[in-house]
Amino acid sequence: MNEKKAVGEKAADYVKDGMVIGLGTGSTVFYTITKLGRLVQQGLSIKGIPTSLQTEKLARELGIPLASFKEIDHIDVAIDGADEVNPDLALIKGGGGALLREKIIAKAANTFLVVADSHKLVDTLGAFPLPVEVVPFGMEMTRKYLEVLGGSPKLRQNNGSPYQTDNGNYIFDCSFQKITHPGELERDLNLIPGVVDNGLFVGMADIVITLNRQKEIDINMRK
Ligand SMILES: O=C(CO)[C@H](O)[C@H](O)COP(=O)(O)O
Repeated sequence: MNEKKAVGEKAADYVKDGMVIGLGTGSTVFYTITKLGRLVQQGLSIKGIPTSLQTEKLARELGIPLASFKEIDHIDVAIDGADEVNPDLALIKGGGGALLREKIIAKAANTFLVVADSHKLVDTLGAFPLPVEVVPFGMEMTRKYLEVLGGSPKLRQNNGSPYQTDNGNYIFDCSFQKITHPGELERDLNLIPGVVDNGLFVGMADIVITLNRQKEIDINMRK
């Protein structure tokens, strides 16, 4: 069974005519976006606001009309993937490098819906190295402050050069092992001057669509 396809396509049920939809980034939400493309061809009227240049390209290829923040004042539903999800629906995101735009769009959405295959469910966040987006200037100092907070930062690479985000920044993938207080860490990281944002999304996900042990769709709502 293709878990990513199952949960990704299920998310399209939450999309109704006339909505503004935040379009996430990654291989799970790819299936949501592809299904929305098919529904648009059949007459569904939506506007998408993409979280990355990669998603923008995909949405254009599928004929999904796009909007920017200049034209809209709210997002009805943002749909996105995650790298880890804990029982409180706190997330690690940013494996695909799009965490900043993803967080801006998730925050602006009335409903933030996450699609995650069952391998993403964890008791405690942190086995997946936490992506932290930093400005290139002074990144050597920023790295030291990340270490002070207990992280082991590795500068993400792309063909031998630092990986650049869509915003022209770099990413430190920070191993923290176990993140027991994700809300505190999210805030502390963002107090470091060179940090633009980090991949902890705490108290943001309203709904997580995943699969249970029987491989049936499981809808988890934030309490
Ligand atoms: O945060 C992300 C991109 O920045 C993705 O949503 C996350 O990495 C999950 O990706 P996938 O669905 O491919 O496993």
